[in-house]
Amino acid sequence: MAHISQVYCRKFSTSPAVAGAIKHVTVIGGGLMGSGIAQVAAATGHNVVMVDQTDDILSKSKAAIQKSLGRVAKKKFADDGERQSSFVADVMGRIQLNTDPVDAAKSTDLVVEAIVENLDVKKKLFSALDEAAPQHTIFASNTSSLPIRDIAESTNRLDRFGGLHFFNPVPMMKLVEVVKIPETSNETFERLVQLGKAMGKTTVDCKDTPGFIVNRLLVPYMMEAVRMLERGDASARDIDTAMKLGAGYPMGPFELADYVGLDTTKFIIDGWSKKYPDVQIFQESPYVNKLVADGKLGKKTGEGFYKYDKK
Ligand SMILES: C[C@H](O)CC(=O)SCCNC(=O)CCNC(=O)[C@H](O)C(C)(C)COP(=O)(O)OP(=O)(O)OC[C@H]1O[C@@H](n2cnc3c(N)ncnc32)[C@H](O)[C@@H]1OP(=O)(O)O
Ligand SMILES: NC(=O)c1ccc[n+]([C@@H]2O[C@H](COP(=O)([O-])OP(=O)(O)OC[C@H]3O[C@@H](n4cnc5c(N)ncnc54)[C@H](O)[C@@H]3O)[C@@H](O)[C@H]2O)c1
Repeated sequence: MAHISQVYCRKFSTSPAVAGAIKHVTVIGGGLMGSGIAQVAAATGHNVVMVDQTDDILSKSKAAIQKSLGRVAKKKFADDGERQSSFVADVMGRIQLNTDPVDAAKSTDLVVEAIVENLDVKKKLFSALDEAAPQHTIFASNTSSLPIRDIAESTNRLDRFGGLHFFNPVPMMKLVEVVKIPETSNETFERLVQLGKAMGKTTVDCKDTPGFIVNRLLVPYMMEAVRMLERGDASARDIDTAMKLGAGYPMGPFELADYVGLDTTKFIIDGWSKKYPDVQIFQESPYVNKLVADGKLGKKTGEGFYKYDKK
């Protein structure tokens, strides 16, 4: 095993002379993931601009960040309300909001895109940003399942393009997958790895393969659970209980699918089933399709496989 990882690391070996660290981060998309990425980047000392389509969405994203920071602060400064408040205020002070992605990209070291899982929408966004962003700016996508190379081809900066795949909830999950396409320069890759580490995460090197490492294993597992339910083999509740108590997972597959968002889960599986029609574990599910058609997208809409209190 040691030998394999040495070979793999050598292949991705990075130049010792890496340009300055990323200090300013622009996050496009203020949903589940974008707000988490913005929060953690700001909490680790980066100046952040968070972009979404409307002021209304951004104010909801800001409230979500504030709430999550409150939970972090409670743990960090257990009995010290004053320090909790000043921590939250300090981090919030490093996050600016903008509804214009092109304007935001004009002055930044890194753009991390976390918008809807749709190739054409992502390409359209990056193509517009490419015109406006400075030469040195690195572009990264947080896509769950789309090939980074397909997104990057909308720009003229393939050497400064990579994947930065965070996990939900970003403040709690310790991993970032850093994805290299053939054209990504060693310097870009190293700067992305350094940013992941500066954000307090463990990074793993990934090739631009479907689902990278985690989702290639996790998404088929969730879809197999849905198929088990569709066959009537067991209830969602029992499958979740079984995987938590029998396999030690923090959430069962249905809780997790609701947590990720059934729209995002469907986008992932639709893309893969179209691209790989012969791979059985990538096939879509009538049950998930129906929930999404009914607007039951999981925890974020108050209902998916389960019902949630709307807070
Ligand atoms: C599809 C994509 O491309 C890829 C993905 O992202 S796949 C999804 C990956 N994510 C997972 O697998 C998540 C699995 N679930 C978990 O790890 C855990 O259930 C969880 C960390 C989300 C929540 O933990 P859990 O014990 O169930 O709930 P809860 O008691 O509410 O929270 C535990 C701690 O996390 C903290 N926490 C949870 N969510 C938080 C958030 N959004 N912000 C800040 N803190 C948070 C809480 O404060 C709490 O801390 P404490 O116990 O010290 O007080
Ligand atoms: N949900 C997860 O668990 C998870 C985990 C890792 C990666 N991802 C990936 O991250 C990305 C975002 O997922 P999410 O769960 O945060 O979705 P989400 O639906 O919670 O948020 C997406 C946000 O992007 C905004 N948006 C859409 N188009 C935009 C545009 N052109 N310009 C600016 N903002 C725009 C939407 O208004 C929305 O607020 C997707 O590519 C998804 O596959 C999701």
